Amino acid sequence: MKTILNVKNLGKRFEGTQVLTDINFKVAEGEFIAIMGQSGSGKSTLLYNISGMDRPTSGNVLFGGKEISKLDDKKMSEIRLKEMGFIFQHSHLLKNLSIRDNIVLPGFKSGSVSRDKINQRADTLMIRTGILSVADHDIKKVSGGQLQRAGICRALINQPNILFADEPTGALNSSTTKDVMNIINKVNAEGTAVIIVTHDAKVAARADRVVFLMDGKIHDELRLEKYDGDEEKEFSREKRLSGWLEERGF
Ligand SMILES: Nc1ncnc2c1ncn2[C@@H]1O[C@H](COP(=O)(O)OP(=O)(O)OP(=O)(O)O)[C@@H](O)[C@H]1O
Repeated sequence: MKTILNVKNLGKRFEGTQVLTDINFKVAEGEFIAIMGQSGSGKSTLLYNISGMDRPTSGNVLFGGKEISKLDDKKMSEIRLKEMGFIFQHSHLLKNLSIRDNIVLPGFKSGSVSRDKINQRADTLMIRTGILSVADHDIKKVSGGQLQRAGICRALINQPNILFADEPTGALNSSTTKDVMNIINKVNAEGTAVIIVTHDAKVAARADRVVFLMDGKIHDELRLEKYDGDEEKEFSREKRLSGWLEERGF
């Protein structure tokens, strides 16, 4: 499998504090990785530094074989807009815009395809995530789960090869978490690589690989089979992951 992201000897220092040290890992095309670890271990910092939202103080990040950690802000924003998708704990949709307008906006900004095509994509994404009925609603008038689904549609509007997610289910109840994870697993099954930061073992158990951070270093990782939606297997992979996490004091 081709490598989409190659992180080499990455380090991050904030003023006097070394937060990440000597991080090395590769992500294959279409792979799904979960990053776990204690609070403060550096998970979000790692996500930001491998996705061009922040810059590492040492090391390299190759995206599709291209070094991105030293690009200027303009070039990096363009790559983020056109080739990467982002989801956060809160969807950060723009106020005073409808759900649909929020979703199409990065598509229009990118300018890679026609507005008609972007509108069609938005419809398809909203149908798939079950939010077409609220497409024209103001973002203040929909539920948290609907907002998060809209955030996912927005992240996918430019058909990225990779989706970065920082605690995407952190503000959702367990049934909405399951719905959102089903959507993310489907997107992944269609070939989009996913890197997710989460505290939730049930969420991480949906990944192919769980990377455990400790004190800003990769401690080790657990490989799981590709998730296939089988409920019995899901239960056993959750148990396996929980035992593994417990051994690491999580
Ligand atoms: N902008 C910043 N300036 C200074 N220190 C920072 C900054 N961002 C993060 N840190 C520090 O880096 C360390 C790792 O933070 P980070 O948010 O990456 O951890 P985390 O594992 O994602 O934690 P949590 O699970 O609580 O979200 C923490 O000690 C934090 O205080």
